[in-house]
Amino acid sequence: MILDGKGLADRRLELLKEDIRKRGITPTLATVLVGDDSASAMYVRMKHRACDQIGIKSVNVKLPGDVTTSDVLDRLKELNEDPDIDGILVQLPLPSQIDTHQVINTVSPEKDVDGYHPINMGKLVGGLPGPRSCTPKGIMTILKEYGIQTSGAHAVVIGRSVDVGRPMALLLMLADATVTICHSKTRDLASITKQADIIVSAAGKAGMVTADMVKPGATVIDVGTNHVNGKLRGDVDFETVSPIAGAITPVPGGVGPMTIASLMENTLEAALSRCKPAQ
Ligand SMILES: Nc1nc2c(c(=O)[nH]1)N[C@@H](CN(C=O)c1ccc(C(=O)N[C@@H](CCC(=O)O)C(=O)O)cc1)CN2
Repeated sequence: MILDGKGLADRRLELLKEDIRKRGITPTLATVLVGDDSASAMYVRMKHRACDQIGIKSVNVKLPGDVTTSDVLDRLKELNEDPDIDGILVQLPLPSQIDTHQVINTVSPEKDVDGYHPINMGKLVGGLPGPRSCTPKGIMTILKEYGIQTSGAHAVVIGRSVDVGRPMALLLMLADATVTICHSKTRDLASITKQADIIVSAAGKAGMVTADMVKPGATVIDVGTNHVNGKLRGDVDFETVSPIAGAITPVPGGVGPMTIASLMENTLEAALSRCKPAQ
């Protein structure tokens, strides 16, 4: 079974559009793009397009590639204080001279639609409500919508990044999966992935998950967006893995569109919680 993330994302965007229309509100998202990395610029454009499609207002703050950390922090403080902004997203990765931790820590937790702020990560660890990182959230939606059982399943996450691998493992654990996290120092990766009912690959290496690493019938989720010779390739060797997997996400058209749909959901949620009167 092909897990059609694009189709699911389109349906969820339509539902969000209707929800926003009925509520009569206009949530506002600010994106911050530093430098001129072409992939980052494309992702930001895709986010603005999704906003336009469903009735979210978006503003793009574009900063030159040679700005300092303190320039970025100053701009973020202005956005934090701007009452018209509901959500703030800083497109990653940032140029190497910028302290990404300081940047993430400076976005107001209430406006953090990426769920990266330590307070929001802490809520995830504690199983408390809060914004969840968009890619892991989108993957959980795919699993739920396609009826893929997580409870009691052995899920193997390849990759331990703060934005994908770690929150992914926590979300799967909160959904009652038994989770193993593998990474670049893991020995005999294939012997571990072969035991998995669900594999989530966020390793960033084109074609590294091959058929011999997958148990027949397993669900394979490919987070990879590797650009190889001008072509987009996932972490999973789709040709050989898809005949043995029970379910698999394609690249493109799998996890990527669900990342953007989840961002739209988080932006609406941020706007709604800012509308609530203080308790
Ligand atoms: N602040 C953030 N930065 C980054 C995030 C994030 O969630 N927050 N995630 C990634 C990139 N990303 C969103 O920013 C992203 C990647 C891919 C897609 C997507 O829909 N891809 C398409 C293919 C597009 C193409 O032709 O290349 C697909 O997979 O079908 C959306 C969002 C890193 N940075």
